[in-house]
Amino acid sequence: MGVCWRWCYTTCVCCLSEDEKNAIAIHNEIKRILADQKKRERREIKVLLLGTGESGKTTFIKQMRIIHGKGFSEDDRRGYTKLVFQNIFTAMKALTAAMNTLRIPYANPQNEIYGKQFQEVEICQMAHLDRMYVDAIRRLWADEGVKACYSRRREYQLLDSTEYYMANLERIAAPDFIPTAQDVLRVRFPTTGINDYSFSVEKITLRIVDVGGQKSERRKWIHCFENVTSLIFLASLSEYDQVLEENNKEVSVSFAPVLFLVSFKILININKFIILIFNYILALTPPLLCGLVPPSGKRRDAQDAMDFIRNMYKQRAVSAETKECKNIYPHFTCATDTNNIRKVFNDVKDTVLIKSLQEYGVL
Ligand SMILES: Nc1nc2c(ncn2[C@@H]2O[C@H](COP(=O)(O)OP(=O)(O)OP(=O)(O)O)[C@@H](O)[C@H]2O)c(=O)[nH]1
Ligand SMILES: [Mg+2]
Repeated sequence: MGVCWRWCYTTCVCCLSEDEKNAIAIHNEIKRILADQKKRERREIKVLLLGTGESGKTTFIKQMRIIHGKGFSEDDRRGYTKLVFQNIFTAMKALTAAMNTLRIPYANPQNEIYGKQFQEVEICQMAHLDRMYVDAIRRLWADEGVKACYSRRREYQLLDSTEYYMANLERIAAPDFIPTAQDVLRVRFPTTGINDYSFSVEKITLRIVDVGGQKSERRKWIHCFENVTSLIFLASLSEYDQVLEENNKEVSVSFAPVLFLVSFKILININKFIILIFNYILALTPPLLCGLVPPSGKRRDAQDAMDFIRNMYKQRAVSAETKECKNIYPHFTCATDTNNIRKVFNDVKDTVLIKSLQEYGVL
């Protein structure tokens, strides 16, 4: 009887009222949407991006948007204009403040007045780059004292893109300035909260979740692990001897990757595929090599340093019970270089992402 009623209810619509017919139509439509969603979810990989502040997580997402997504339209790029200006003011403020704290005299004493000008600037109120400031920046950047201060930038906090902005100052100061894709990649704006970006690669939807890496933001990481198939952990190679600022307090770290190792150790206990990205590969310069590579009698080069760093992290990834190495896949990148990220991401996709889909029974 029940079966007969059910058959009649879903197929023999002629004897139903208008309301009942509508209810059935809605019911069927919801069923179809849910089935579609389920199909899509089965082909979706959720990748969580982790790493300390300024390690390059948001830059990586921007690259995914350029390489696999809709990119940045002229309107999108125009939206970054104010941030580019504010980054330049932030850099000049930090640089001129460091002139005072490090007690470096200006080669041209007149430039001290320009330095003071930047000290008084309220960054968040700067929406334009007036000619007056452009002249001041040009004079300051040419000052030998400021150059000496810039070369000591590891002793204070300075935006990584400072030199890039200075090299492009005339273009940026032009009245018809519209940021290029590279300008967008160079912008520094710390992430707060949890953001995600989805895109399709070979019929698979990748949802990459970007979180803030500053200390106050790191406590939010725990809320993001649900349904995560892979982790991308970014570590910055440029911070090996950087003085870090956390919660407005300076923390002197003689070798910052140690800091990453601590959080890394917590992460590897979570049984996921971990893609380990060592960013700022161009920071692999002689001082880093001297600090990192133990004396071995042979010439230290970037390859030595990469092997050393890779092993250091891998050693921490060995399971205490099985002595086996967890699923760690290391890569070296320059996140602002689109071609480099395209290549690295292809490797990541071909190995880890496909593997995790197989493991989860999706492929
Ligand atoms: N030169 C250089 N700059 C980089 C590289 N990767 C990132 N940057 C720059 O470093 C700055 C910080 O990068 P973000 O991507 O915002 O860092 P994040 O990890 O998202 O930082 P939080 O949001 O605070 O956690 C930006 O100005 C980037 O342009 C790199 O490999 N080389
Ligand atoms: Mg970010």
